[in-house]
Amino acid sequence: MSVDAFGDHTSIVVFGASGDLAKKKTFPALFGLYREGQLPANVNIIGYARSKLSTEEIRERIVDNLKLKNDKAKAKVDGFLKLISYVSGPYDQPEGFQKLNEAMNEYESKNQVSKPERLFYLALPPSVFTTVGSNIKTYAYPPKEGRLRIIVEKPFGHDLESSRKLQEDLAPLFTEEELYRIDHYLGKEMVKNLLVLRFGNEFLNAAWNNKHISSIQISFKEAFGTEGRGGYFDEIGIIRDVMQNHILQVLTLLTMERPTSFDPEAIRDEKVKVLKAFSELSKDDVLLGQYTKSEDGSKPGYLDDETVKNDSKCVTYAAIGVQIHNERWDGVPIVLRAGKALDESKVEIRIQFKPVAKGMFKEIQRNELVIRIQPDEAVYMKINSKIPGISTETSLTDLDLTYSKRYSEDFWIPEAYEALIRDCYLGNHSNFVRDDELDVSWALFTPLLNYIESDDFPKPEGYAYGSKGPKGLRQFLEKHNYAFSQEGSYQWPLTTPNIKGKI
Ligand SMILES: NC(=O)C1=CN([C@@H]2O[C@H](COP(=O)(O)OP(=O)(O)OC[C@H]3O[C@@H](n4cnc5c(N)ncnc54)[C@H](OP(=O)(O)O)[C@@H]3O)[C@@H](O)[C@H]2O)C=CC1
Ligand SMILES: O=C1O[C@H](COP(=O)(O)O)[C@@H](O)[C@H](O)[C@H]1O
Repeated sequence: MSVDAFGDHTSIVVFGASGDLAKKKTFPALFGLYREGQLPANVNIIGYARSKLSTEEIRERIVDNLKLKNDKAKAKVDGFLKLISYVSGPYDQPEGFQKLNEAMNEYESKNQVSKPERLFYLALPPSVFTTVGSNIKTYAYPPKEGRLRIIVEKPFGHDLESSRKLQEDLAPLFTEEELYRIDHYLGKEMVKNLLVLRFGNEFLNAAWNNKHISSIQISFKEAFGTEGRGGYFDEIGIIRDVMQNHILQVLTLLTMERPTSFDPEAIRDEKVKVLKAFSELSKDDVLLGQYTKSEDGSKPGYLDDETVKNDSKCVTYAAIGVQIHNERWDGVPIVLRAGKALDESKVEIRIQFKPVAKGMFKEIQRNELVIRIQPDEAVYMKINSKIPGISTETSLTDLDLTYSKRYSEDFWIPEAYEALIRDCYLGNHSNFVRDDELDVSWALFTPLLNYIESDDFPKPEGYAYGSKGPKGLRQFLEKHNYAFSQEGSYQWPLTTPNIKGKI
């Protein structure tokens, strides 16, 4: 794999250090890496924001958000905090960047660093990405013999046009090699496992096509609504929030051809190729919804959020039909679905296989491979097996790899942000979004988004907070070839002799 790790004396600068993402994800991820010995012990971490905070104050904020679950974690806190300092300054003026540069220079000369390596994390609203990028380039870029990497948070644009504009603005500042566009789903353990599951198992590899697979679903469910973030969400909607990025990334990894190696460019080349084979998303192949009060009235509807417009048509639930027109996938219906305020929080992939020939069987159900991304990572395959004992009939059961049952707690499974910051530090681009990938993904979603945001778009169907989603969901899935298992024919987790009323 063509990776090129930063060395022992790297400076990591977190822009937007006073903000929500930095507090909840970036600093805790840096701590997790430090705790596990994955950051060099003497790395230099600097928080940067406009807020006037002392180093002590930023350290206090950080420590309040660290999960100190065990003695190992508690023992590491002080050492971690000592690595952190803070620089306060504006985003659009040189002075703060000059101060920042001096702080890095001082660290580098104290440690006799001959090739300064600097990693910048932009935990900032996109409106200031370019300004900050430009000031980094002018005032805090490492000297000629050094190197820079810069992590940019989503959203990378609002549609195709704005995404291209952002690309155009950043391109003169940083090379594609230097830019790391983060999509944190690519750092999730099970998402990283997809290539191994697919290409490392011949039985799956052989059946991974339209001859054997009858439908694919990727579903993202959250059991909570916008809860005060409505002001932000109202401009975005569920499609931009999680589909154009997280869910599409998962689908791409699931459907791309075999890369020649784990080399980041080999993987990203294949992702782009399959994305180009997607057909235009049709406005007639969608199910869109907006949540209303829960049935018992205890949970608010989307429009009850004071930060959203009274007549907002913002989509909080979407199921979208996707088709891929290549030799492997032509004719396989794919459904991407995502929603807020549903009955549970879960993200999973369901691959349903075609029915086997009946002949010798009176009743036989379909195989289904389920890959649960979260919570509690699992891969299980629904298979038909003889009901144990004197019965000669079949029932649907599972081959089950649930991580919590199979792997001891001693495994450190990094959080997504931990995995991705580590990748960036190591110079591994595989799990970051490339410019052409971004462009194709926006080209795919922009026409549908334009329709949804036009005056012609009817109000999305209501669904109650805490429900499974809009009423038409079952029918929508059936229309896309998904066969629900016969009622009572499948029991989880323990199958009892009365399955299907038989013994
Ligand atoms: N929060 C989350 O869970 C997630 C966030 N993201 C993305 O990460 C980035 C940061 O998100 P988040 O931390 O929530 O954002 P915040 O709104 O908390 O902003 C981060 C910091 O940026 C500064 N800031 C805020 N608004 C502006 C502004 N209009 N102009 C200049 N500076 C501003 C503030 O620092 P100060 O005033 O001190 O300079 C603030 O503390 C965004 O791109 C977001 O989309 C992505 C996934 C999840
Ligand atoms: O990017 C986002 O993702 C989160 C879901 O991330 P997860 O790791 O908790 O599954 C989502 O809640 C948020 O709205 C969105 O902006």
